Amino acid sequence: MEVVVNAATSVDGKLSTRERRQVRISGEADFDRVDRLRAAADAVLVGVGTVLADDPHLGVKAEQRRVERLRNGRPANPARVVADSRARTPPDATCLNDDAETYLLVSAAAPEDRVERLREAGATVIEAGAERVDLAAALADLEAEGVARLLAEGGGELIYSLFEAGLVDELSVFVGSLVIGGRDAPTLADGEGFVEEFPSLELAAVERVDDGVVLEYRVD
Ligand SMILES: NC(=O)c1ccc[n+]([C@@H]2O[C@H](COP(=O)([O-])OP(=O)(O)OC[C@H]3O[C@@H](n4cnc5c(N)ncnc54)[C@H](OP(=O)(O)O)[C@@H]3O)[C@@H](O)[C@H]2O)c1
Ligand SMILES: Nc1nc(=O)c(N)c(NC[C@H](O)[C@H](O)[C@H](O)COP(=O)(O)O)[nH]1
Repeated sequence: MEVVVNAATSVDGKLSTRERRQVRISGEADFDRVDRLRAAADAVLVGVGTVLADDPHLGVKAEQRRVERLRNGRPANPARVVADSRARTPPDATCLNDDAETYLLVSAAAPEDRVERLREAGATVIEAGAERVDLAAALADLEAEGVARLLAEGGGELIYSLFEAGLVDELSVFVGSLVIGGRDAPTLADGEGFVEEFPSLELAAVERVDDGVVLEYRVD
């Protein structure tokens, strides 16, 4: 499986405010670039923190791209995937609507009644890990379901864990021309943080987009 991470940060590396309120960092051209990334993916992954904060749809916005996917025998929208150890996703979350398939990655600690409610809401549940979702095992199950290209759109806790597990192949970051600040604001990669061995990246491209810049990396 090819795992591509994409996110937008402020110049000071923040994904959103300290209140975790969604900030429109990307401009029109960058959101269009994200839409292309989604159209090229089999599935789009976020953490439950992003679902609770943003209630995202995670579908392909451009109709032409959905038509193109259908013409190629693929579903109009990539599947949505939520990493949600304890099944905290609200049953009426937008990412559970009928526009695309939705996988819920849970751990063995998820309360059965919540899992059942989300199954009834249409989610396909994958259990991996005891307390927290074991991403490597869950992604292997997703690959067995036919997901060959996965786009991960955050947030910071999830992105850190994907790097920590050595699962990331590509990273693209839109750096917008604003400062969000805040020691408690989420950043591109939160979690425990690396102390000695840092994931090494190869800078593949730099492009000015909207009023910011897109940095593209291959992960060694
Ligand atoms: N600017 C951007 O591009 C962008 C993109 C995405 C999000 N955001 C912003 O980022 C914020 C959300 O980020 P976040 O870091 O709080 O949340 P997140 O990364 O979306 O979700 C984190 C949660 O995912 C669950 N999870 C399950 N398995 C995990 C694993 N193996 N590793 C890590 N997490 C796992 C954990 O909850 P459980 O333990 O309960 O499962 C964890 O608390 C929001 O404010 C949103 O607006 C911005
Ligand atoms: N590329 C990007 N630029 C931003 O300025 C921003 N705030 C996000 N945030 C990512 C987060 O995952 C959002 O929740 C989804 O971008 C919402 O996705 P929908 O439009 O509902 O499909 N992503």
